[in-house]
This record gives sequence, C-alpha cells and structure tokens, in this order.
Amino acid sequence: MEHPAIQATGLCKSYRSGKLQTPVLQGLSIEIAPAQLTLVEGPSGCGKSTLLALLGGLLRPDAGEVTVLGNELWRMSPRQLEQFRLRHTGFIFQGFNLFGALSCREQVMLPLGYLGIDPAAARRRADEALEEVRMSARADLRPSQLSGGEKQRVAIARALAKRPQLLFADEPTSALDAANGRQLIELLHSIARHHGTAILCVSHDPRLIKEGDRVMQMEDGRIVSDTSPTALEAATP
Ligand SMILES: Nc1ncnc2c1ncn2[C@@H]1O[C@H](COP(=O)(O)OP(=O)(O)OP(=O)(O)O)[C@@H](O)[C@H]1O
Repeated sequence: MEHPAIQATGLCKSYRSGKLQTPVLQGLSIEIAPAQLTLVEGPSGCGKSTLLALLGGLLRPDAGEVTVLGNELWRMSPRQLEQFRLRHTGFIFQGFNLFGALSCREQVMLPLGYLGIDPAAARRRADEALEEVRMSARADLRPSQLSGGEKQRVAIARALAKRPQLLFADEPTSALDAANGRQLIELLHSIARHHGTAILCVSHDPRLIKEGDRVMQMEDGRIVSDTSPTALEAATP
C-alpha cells in the first residue's frame, strides 16, 4: 500500500469503570487505503467501535500512534484536531443522527456552513450530494417523512457534501432490512471508487462481507484475518 490514508501502530485502549479495567485493544496496528471500502467485521464487544473511534480521532489511545493523511492526530491541539476532523472526515452512525426539524437539504447544508462555505455554494453542493444518493426528489422532506434507508442516505449525503477524504461508518446498516442494507453498502463502495475516499465501515453483519474491497475480521481486540474479496472474485475464472 503506497500512501495509506490511515496508519495506526501499537494501539492500546482499556476502559476503566471503578476498580474494573477492561482491556479492549492491546497493540493493534492497521493501515487503511484511499479509494477503498474497508470493512471490519466481528462479534459484538470485540472492539470495532473502539477502533473506529480511535482512528477517527474521537477517542485517545492509551498508547500507540494514529497518523491520518500524514498528520499524527494526538500531536494536534484539541482545536486543530476539531478543525481537521471537520475538514477531512465524515461519520455515519447506526442511528442516522438527523435533526427532526430540518429538511434533507438543510441537514446536508448545515456542516458546510461550519466550513465557511457560502449559502448558495452550500445549496449546490447539498443538491449534488442528495442526487448522488438518489434523494433529490425528497430534498424538502423532514426525517419523520422518510424510511430508514432514506434517512441513512441523507446521512451519507451530509458526510459526502463536505468532500472528505475519509468516511467512517459505525454499523450503518443495522437499522435497515437486508435489501436496504445491501444497497447502502453498494453506495459506500461507489463513493469510495468515484471520489477516492477511504471508507472504513464496522459491522457485525456477515452478509455485507463480499461488498468490501478489503475485509478484516476482528476477535477479542485483534485482527484475525485480512482479505480482499473483490480482488479474489475478479481473479476467479
Ligand atoms: N465507555 C466504555 N466504558 C467501559 N467499557 C466500555 C466502554 N465502551 C466500550 N466498552 C467495552 O469495551 C468492549 C468493546 O466495545 P466496542 O463497543 O468497541 O465493541 P464492538 O465490537 O463495537 O461491539 P458492538 O458490535 O456490540 O457494537 C466491550 O466489552 C464494551 O463493553
């Protein structure tokens, strides 16, 4: 891998509650490539969300280094880190995290305002992103008027409109039925290809495995396998 979007080495993380200390990651190293959909799959509690939060700069590791787009995350000040995340990363969560009072277009425009993009340009970008996720016809509706799959597509458009180099998705399909889940993963795959975005998606849904460019299996805080199903499929006669 020539220039990984993310390079993390020796990551350790434990959670402490009272006297109880739960080690989750003990020296995990990982690299994530641009323009690929990387899936991390594994049983509940194995540490997937913790890994995502560490790589996305949401959680500080107890030990180890996380370098994202050439920047060592934890050498930045809190303000620099916040700006870095705002500019370069998008997050998609299981629960969609949409604002009930805003239309789809307004949801997508909101972070663009934080980036200092003027309203006319923000509206154009929002409409482009909504078109890419096939939600143009519903741009003026609010979340209560949308299905689960549609809500998640708006959440993707909101992340995409920032044109981030990295997208993190934590169980994005778990509130969706099988058909919608599959469509969503296909959409992420197409975003990675067309925009060169590094997409890291964690899931405990084994049905999604063959949609990933790269699939890592995680168990007890360790990566136990690392394969490229799409490359394998292409190479199979
Ligand atoms: N804030 C916290 N405080 C204490 N323990 C935590 C905290 N967050 C996670 N844990 C524990 O760390 C372990 C790993 O949790 P994590 O959420 O990373 O797993 P996961 O693989 O994403 O699970 P799931 O698929 O159920 O979301 C679990 O045992 C969990 O109970």
